[in-house]
Order: sequence, then C-alpha cells, then structure tokens
Amino acid sequence: MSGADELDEAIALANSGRTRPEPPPAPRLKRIRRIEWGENAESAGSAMDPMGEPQDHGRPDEATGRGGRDAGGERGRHGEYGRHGDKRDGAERTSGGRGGAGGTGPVPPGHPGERPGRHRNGPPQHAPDALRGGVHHPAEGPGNTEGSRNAEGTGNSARKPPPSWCEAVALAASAATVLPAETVPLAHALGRTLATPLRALTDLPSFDTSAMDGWAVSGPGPWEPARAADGTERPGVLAGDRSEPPQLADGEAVRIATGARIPPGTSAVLRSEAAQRTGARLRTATPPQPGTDIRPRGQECRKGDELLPAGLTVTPAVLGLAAAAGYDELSAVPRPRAEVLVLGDELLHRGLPRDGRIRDALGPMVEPWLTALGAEVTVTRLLGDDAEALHEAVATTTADVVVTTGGTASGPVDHLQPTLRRLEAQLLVHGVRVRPGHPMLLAALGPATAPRGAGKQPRDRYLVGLPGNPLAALSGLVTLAAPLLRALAGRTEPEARAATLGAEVSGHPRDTRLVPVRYEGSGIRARIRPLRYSGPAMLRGVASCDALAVVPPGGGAPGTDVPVLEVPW
Ligand SMILES: Nc1nc2c(c(=O)[nH]1)N[C@H]1C(S)=C(S)[C@@H](COP(=O)(O)OP(=O)(O)OC[C@H]3O[C@@H](n4cnc5c(N)ncnc54)[C@H](O)[C@@H]3O)O[C@H]1N2
Ligand code: MOO
Repeated sequence: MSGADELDEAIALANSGRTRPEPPPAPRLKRIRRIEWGENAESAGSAMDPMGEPQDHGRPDEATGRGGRDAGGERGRHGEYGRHGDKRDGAERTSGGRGGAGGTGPVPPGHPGERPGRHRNGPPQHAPDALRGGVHHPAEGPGNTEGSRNAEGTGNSARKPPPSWCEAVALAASAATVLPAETVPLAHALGRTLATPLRALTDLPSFDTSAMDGWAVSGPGPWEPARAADGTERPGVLAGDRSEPPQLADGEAVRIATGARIPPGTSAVLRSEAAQRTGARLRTATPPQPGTDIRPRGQECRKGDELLPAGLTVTPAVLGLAAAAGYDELSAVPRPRAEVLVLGDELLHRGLPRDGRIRDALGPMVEPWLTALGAEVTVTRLLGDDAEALHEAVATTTADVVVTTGGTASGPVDHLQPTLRRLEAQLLVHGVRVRPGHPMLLAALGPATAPRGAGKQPRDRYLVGLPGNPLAALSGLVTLAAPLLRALAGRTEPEARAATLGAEVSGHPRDTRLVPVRYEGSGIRARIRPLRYSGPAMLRGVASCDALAVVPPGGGAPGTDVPVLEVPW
C-alpha cells in the first residue's frame, strides 16, 4: 500500500470510528530497562536554528543513557494543581444528536481560537482561498518519515508514516462527534456552543422607542406642552412606564426619556439640548425631520429572524443578545471536560530549579490554554513518571479529553504509549510532520466504564499527548487539542487567516514549522516577524508572540503569505 493510500485509510478510519487493528499489548515498560530507549531512538531529524537559537532536539544524556528520571528522583510526588466542580450546571439534556452547525469536517490551517480576527498589533488578512479547507504543501508528500521517531521502537516498516500537519488537524477535527446539547439557564450558558440558531422571540425593539432624552413632538412646531383634562401639563414619558402614553395632537409636545415608548401621533423626538422653552412655547432652531431620534419597532430584527447561527460560542455579547431577544435559557452544547496529567519526575512545582530538576512550566499553562480553547478543565494532576498512576488515571477518567504533558516518546520513563497499548486505545494520530512537537499523539480511549450521571450515555473519551518541550506542547495543543475540542463542542471553524512574512523564515526540509511571530505595522502593510528564543524548550519567544505562523516545508521568503494561528490566550 502506498503512503498516500495509508493516509487515506487512516482518515477514513478516523471518520468512520472503526477500530484500527492494534498490535498486541506490549509488555509493561520496566524502569530497570531505561537503557533501552537509547537502542530504539532514531534521529530527531535536522535541527534547525533559523533564529540563531538552540533547537533542543536532543537530550544531553542520551548518548550515555544516564540521568534516567527515577535516578535519585522522589517517588510519590503526585499532586494536583486544583480540583474543580464535577457537575455540568445541572443542565437538562435535550438531544443526543449533533448540537451545532459547525460540524467536524476538515479544518483549515488558521483554525484555533474562538475569536477569529483578534490580534494585538495588526489585523491578519483572510487566507487566500487556496489555503482553506486544509493546506497541502507540495513538499509534504505522504510517506516521509525521516526525522520522526518510531515510538513503538519497532522500526519504521512497522509504523504508518506520520500525517502532515494539515492532515493531523483534519484527523483531530473528524475524530469526535459533538456532545449532546443541553438546555441551560442563560447564567450557565457562557462558553458553551449554540446548539440551534438563535431566533428572535420578539421584534427588537419591541415598541417604537425614544433614542434621546427630550420632547416627543407632533408636527413641524413650534409646540405647546400637551395638557391633561384638568389643564395641567402632562407628565413626561419614562422608560418602563406600564401604560401606553396618550396620543399627541399636531402642535403638542411631551417630555420623554431615552428608552420610553413613543406616544402615538409623535413625528420626531427633539433633543433636550436643542429645545428652547419660553413659557408655554417650545421652539428649536432646526425642526427635526420626521422620525428623528425614534427607534422604530423591529429596527434590529423581526420576531423569528435568525440572529445567530448554531455553532457559535456563547460569549457575553451572545448572552446579552439572547436576553434582549427574550430568552431565559438556551439550547447549548457543553464545554468538553478536560483533565490534565502532568508527567515527569524531573519537575519541581515551586522554588528555583535545582539538582538537575526543572520547574514545571506546562502545569500552569495547559489548564488556561484548554480553558481558552473552550474546555472545562476539571483537574490538573501531577503524576511524575509513574506508569501505574498514569494507567489508573487514564483508565478511570470520566473527562471527555485527557491531556498529558511529556512522556510521549520512547524514552525509559515515557509511559504514555505503553499505557495506551495496555488500555487498547486506538491511536488516531501517532506523530505529526511538524516542528516542534512531532511526537504528539491523539488516541480514542473508548467509553468510560462508569459514565458520569445517572442515565447518561457513555461517550468516547480521547487522549491528547503533548510532548514535554513547552513549545512542542503548544504545537500539540493547536494541532490536535484545538480541533478535537471544537468538534466535541460543535463549534464552527474560524476562518483561515494569513499574514505576510516580514523576514525570511527557514523551513524544515519535510515538516511544517509553527513559528511564534509578532505583528508589525498595520493595515495592508502588516507583516509578521518571527521571534527569537523560540526553540522547542523555550518560552521567551512565545510568551510575547501574537500568533503562530504556519511555515511550509522549505521555509518562506519575505513577502510570502503564510497561514497564521491565533494563540489560545
Ligand atoms: N531520540 C530522540 N529523542 C528525542 C526526540 C527524537 O526525535 N529522538 N525528540 C525530542 C523531541 S523533539 C521532543 S518534543 C521530546 C518529546 O518527548 P516527551 O514527550 O517524551 O517529553 P519528555 O521526554 O517527558 O520531556 C521532553 C523535555 O521537556 C521537558 N519537560 C517535560 N515536561 C515539562 C514540563 N511540565 N515543564 C517544563 N519542561 C518539561 C523535559 O524535562 C525534557 O527536557 O523528545 C525529544 N527526544
Ligand atoms: O521539538 Mo520537539 O519537536 O520539542 O517536539
């Protein structure tokens, strides 16, 4: 079978949900065999340094096999960063079907983020049509495995070629179906996805309304204040007055407040600052045109109009619009639940890095990243490099998505792949032709044995394995976690965006690169500048970036348009 056929088959399998035949479960990786990984590891591919920065593709101790993470490491250092409520708003489930119009089809390159068009320094342009619906860079031919590791340690012949970056995004987007929609009070709908189009339940405004404080006047003027039957001046009309204001006759005026109902017979509203009152006479220098400062009923929408399509994230503004249009509750797809498992005995969770150990940089980042991508993170667990703890955590999770950090590779204490084999998980994406982050993976775990909540249908759970290097983890997040979460939430894909390279960015010979960039200039002259200190193990560059540029194999010359990904924060 050709590489292209294999990729087609992988995509078809992921779409159909059938189980890919997996090799028989491998024997558990024992700590004592940590020297093994040096035997199996392949080349990390060409290390590039386009910004003059180290790329950290290797491990200093890999030649010797020394420095295994349990050497001198403390055991039993499991912990949690925080545990959150395990309930979904007491929502009423209304359907078991697809909630949003967003669907889960292939995802274009500029996909992540819920706020398309958001930017700090300059607006990205819309991507050229050719970039939509999945970029295929010519240099990204399938079957190209050089530079990617065989994580099974069984040689390349036993492993399918990793997908290109675009193929991986599309695989993640089509891996899951949308969670069942629920009807929830408006107060609980924030961050969920509209399951059905938002239709106006009323005209908006629902009555003719004054847009200004002043006088409702009838006719061209001058006017006299309208009077009641007893001859006294009629009280002004206030917003919220229950009774309909009485008719105005030609030449009459009555005080009116912004938002108040317009009395029948009114031709315009005269702003208070434009009105001159002399005794019983009301004049103005320039009489208002008929209709001035009156918001007519139905100006914004008519009852039944579609205000918003399904698949949109419920933002504060969506909540406000829904309330204005008469809604008390919404049919919405819940945020997918995510659980974060931080792996690595070398990690310290406070204080200065010391004694060969480093601070955990991913624990503090992954939870807010996932939240920004629309997930509800229930807990971040610190598991160290404990194969049993990892197995138990993954086997018993009730989250829709488990996100692990580190341990994706085939090092001596990289327990993720053996754990997935032990659980007979289905590997949907196993390595991606992208730098950094090529060891990332996506697996379907099958339904939970004990689904949450009485009567709830068990649903498939997924695991996204983020590589341990921090920038590689972000790469895994935008490549696999973002489209998967969007599919589960039924969220519409944001439009693909592109921006122009302001400087040459060297490329990997065969893999896509994701490069932290900043916008420079504005409008049509906006350019993106790659940032220094953007090696896979570095955070200095990405901490000040506006977006990630998707640089095709071979790189990009100044003036080239490349897709850009919004960063999830
Ligand atoms: N022989 C090969 N070795 C490696 C290759 C390769 O192709 N051949 N690829 C390298 C790349 S690229 C990456 S990325 C890593 C991925 O490995 P893992 O996902 O198993 O990650 P770890 O080994 O656990 O950690 C890698 C690196 O990241 C540091 N790390 C881990 N967790 C955190 C955290 N929470 N905060 C900060 N830093 C973290 C860890 O200490 C390591 O330095 O594999 C390479 N090796
Ligand atoms: O560079 Mo690794 O590519 O840190 O995933």
